[in-house]
Amino acid sequence: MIRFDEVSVTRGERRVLAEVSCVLPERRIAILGPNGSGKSTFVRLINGLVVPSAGRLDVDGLDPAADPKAVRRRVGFVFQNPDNQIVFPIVEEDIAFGLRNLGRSRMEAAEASRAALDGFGLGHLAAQPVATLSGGEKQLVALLGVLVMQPAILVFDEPTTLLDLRNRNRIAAAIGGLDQQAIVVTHDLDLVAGFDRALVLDGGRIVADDEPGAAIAWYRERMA
Ligand SMILES: Nc1ncnc2c1ncn2[C@@H]1O[C@H](COP(=O)(O)OP(=O)(O)OP(=O)(O)O)[C@@H](O)[C@H]1O
Repeated sequence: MIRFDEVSVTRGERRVLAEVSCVLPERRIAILGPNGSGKSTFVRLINGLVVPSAGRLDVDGLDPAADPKAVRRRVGFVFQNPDNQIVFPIVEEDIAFGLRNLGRSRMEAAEASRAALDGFGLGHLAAQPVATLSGGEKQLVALLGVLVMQPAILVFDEPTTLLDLRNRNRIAAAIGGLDQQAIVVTHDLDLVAGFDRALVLDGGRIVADDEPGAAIAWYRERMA
């Protein structure tokens, strides 16, 4: 379970997040809000990429600020920009990399990597150099690299921004079918319609917290 306890993040004079408190037990949670409202900062706190200036977080009993390594084994983070995530030059090697790090044999990691690609109908990309992928293909490869590791919690920062409709629908189905908890930052309001809960951030504060239908209606009206 994820708990924020009066968490603030300050950058220079600016309060990027202001005394945010919440408990997040639901399986599918959307983080919505206008550009610059603090959504990425909020989710980066969950795996220790951002450290609170004040307040405290608890992620399954761990403090991400104190123990980021342990937290990152539990929390898989899919970045907005896949270039931040892909490290190996060939697609299947990149997807296998995380599993090798977890101690899987080369063969196991290669098999799981192939299976993940095949599962998304992307087997034909296995041997392709990452540098030659389209933006959307890269986003999918980055996503698969995290999914194969089966972390306990998954955080997605705008997972569908580069994707065409077919791949966006694949990602939506993949998120919907996950056994794990998923926290999803997005501007794609349709993506989160079936979620359990949606938080709306504005100016570094949670300004709405409801089931997605109500939160989205509130957000649409507020942003009109
Ligand atoms: N290191 C920093 N120094 C100064 N300002 C920062 C820093 N990091 C973030 N900010 C500011 O904090 C605010 C929140 O940023 P954040 O990336 O969390 O927003 P966001 O809601 O994810 O936005 P978007 O929808 O545009 O991705 C932004 O106005 C950003 O400029």
